Amino acid sequence: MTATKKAGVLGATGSVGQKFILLLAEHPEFELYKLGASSRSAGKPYAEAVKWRQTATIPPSARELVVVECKASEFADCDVVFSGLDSDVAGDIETEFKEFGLVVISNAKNYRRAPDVPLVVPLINASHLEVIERRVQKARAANKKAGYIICNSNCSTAGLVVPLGALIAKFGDISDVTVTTLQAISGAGFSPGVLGFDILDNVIPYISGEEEKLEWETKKILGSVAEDDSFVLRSTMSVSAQCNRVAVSDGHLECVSIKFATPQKPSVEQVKQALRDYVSESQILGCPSAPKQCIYVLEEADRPQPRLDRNRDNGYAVSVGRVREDTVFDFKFIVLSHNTVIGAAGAGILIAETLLKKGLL
Ligand SMILES: NC(=O)C1=CN([C@@H]2O[C@H](COP(=O)(O)OP(=O)(O)OC[C@H]3O[C@@H](n4cnc5c(N)ncnc54)[C@H](OP(=O)(O)O)[C@@H]3O)[C@@H](O)[C@H]2O)C=CC1
Ligand SMILES: N[C@@H](CC(=O)OP(=O)(O)O)C(=O)O
Repeated sequence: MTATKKAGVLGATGSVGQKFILLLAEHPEFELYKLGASSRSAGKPYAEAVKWRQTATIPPSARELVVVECKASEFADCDVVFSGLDSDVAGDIETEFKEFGLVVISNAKNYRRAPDVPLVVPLINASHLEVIERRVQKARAANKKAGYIICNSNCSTAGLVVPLGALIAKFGDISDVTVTTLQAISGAGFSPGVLGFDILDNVIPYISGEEEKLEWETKKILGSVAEDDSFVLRSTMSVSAQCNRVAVSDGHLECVSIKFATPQKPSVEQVKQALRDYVSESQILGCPSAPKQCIYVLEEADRPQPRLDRNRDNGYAVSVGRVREDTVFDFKFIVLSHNTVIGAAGAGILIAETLLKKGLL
C-alpha cells in the first residue's frame, strides 16, 4: 500500500473526525498527515487529546500525531483537508483554508447552500464536480493553485438521495417525497452529544434544522449544473420530512414514500431491479472505497436494521427494504445508511478519491 497524498483532518477528535481517522489510516492513497481540533486539544498527541468512542482501537499511525490548531498555515503541505468541524466554527476556518489555496471537503452545513459550492453525495451527483474541474483547469492555466470548498450533505439527506437518484435515473421525475427518519445518536456529535438520560427508553421527535436540510439539500443534490456553473435546484419535486432521534449508536433509518411525475408507473419488481442495478460514478472510476454494490435491496420483511445492515461494504453502501406499493403515493420503502461513513467521513473520502481519479488533486 503506497499513500500518495497528504491528508489533513479538521475536527479530528469528534464523531465524524474519529471516523476519518479510522478510514484514512487504512487508505491506499491518502496518508494521515495533520490533525486539527480546538485549542483544548492542540499540542497533545492524538491518543491523549481524543476521547475515543469507536469499537476499533486508535490506529497506530494516528496515536502520536500531535494535534494542531485549525490554522491554514499548519496544513500548508496537505493535498486535501477533510473538515469534521463543529458548524459554529467551520465557516471562518474553512474560508481561511480555501483562501490559503487549500482543497477543503467539508461535513459542516455552513456552505452547502453557497452558489459556488458543490453539494455532493458521491454515490449520486459526483457529476457536479465538473464545476471544480473547470476551476482547477483555469487556475492551472494561470499557474495558480485553486483553493475551494466542496460540501458533503447532511447525513440523513445522504441516505435519502441514493434511492431517489437511482429511481430518477431509471424512470424519470419524482414529484413528491415524504420521509420520516429514525436517526442514530452519533449524528448529534460528541460535544456534548445526546444525554443518555434523554434518549434511553425514549424517542426524541425533533432534531434542530434537520427537516429543512432534508427538504432543501435533496433538491440541490438531485438538481443540475447550468452553463454558467450555477446549481439549478430540482424544484419540481416536493419533499416533506419528519425527523426523530432514536437510541441507536450508528445508522440512520428512513421511511420513504414517493410519487413519480410520469403517468406510466413501474412495477414493484422494476423498482427493486432499478435500485439493484444502479452503479455510481465512484464504482465506474474504480475509487478504492467505492461500495461493491451501491444499493442492497433486502427481501426479508424486517430489514434493513441499523445493527445488522449499516456496515455493508464497510458502511459505503446503502440498504433498501420493504419496497411496496403505497396507498397514497406510488411506492414506499425503508432506507438505511451509515451516518458517519456514507453520511459523512466516507462521503468526503469518496469525493477526494474521485478528484484524484480525475487528476484534480
Ligand atoms: N455526526 C454525523 O453523523 C454527521 C455530522 N456532520 C457535521 O460534521 C461536523 C462535525 O460533527 P461531529 O463530528 O458530529 O461533531 P463533534 O461535536 O463530535 O466534533 C466537533 C469537532 O470540532 C472541534 N472543534 C470544536 N470547536 C472548535 C474550535 N473552536 N476550533 C477548532 N475545532 C473545534 C472539536 O474539537 P475538540 O475535541 O478539541 O473540542 C471536535 O473535533 C458538524 O458540522 C456536523 O454537523 C455531518 C454529517 C453527519
Ligand atoms: N444533524 C444530523 C447530523 C448532520 O448531518 O448534521 P449537519 O447537517 O448539521 O451536518 C444528525 O443529527 O444526525
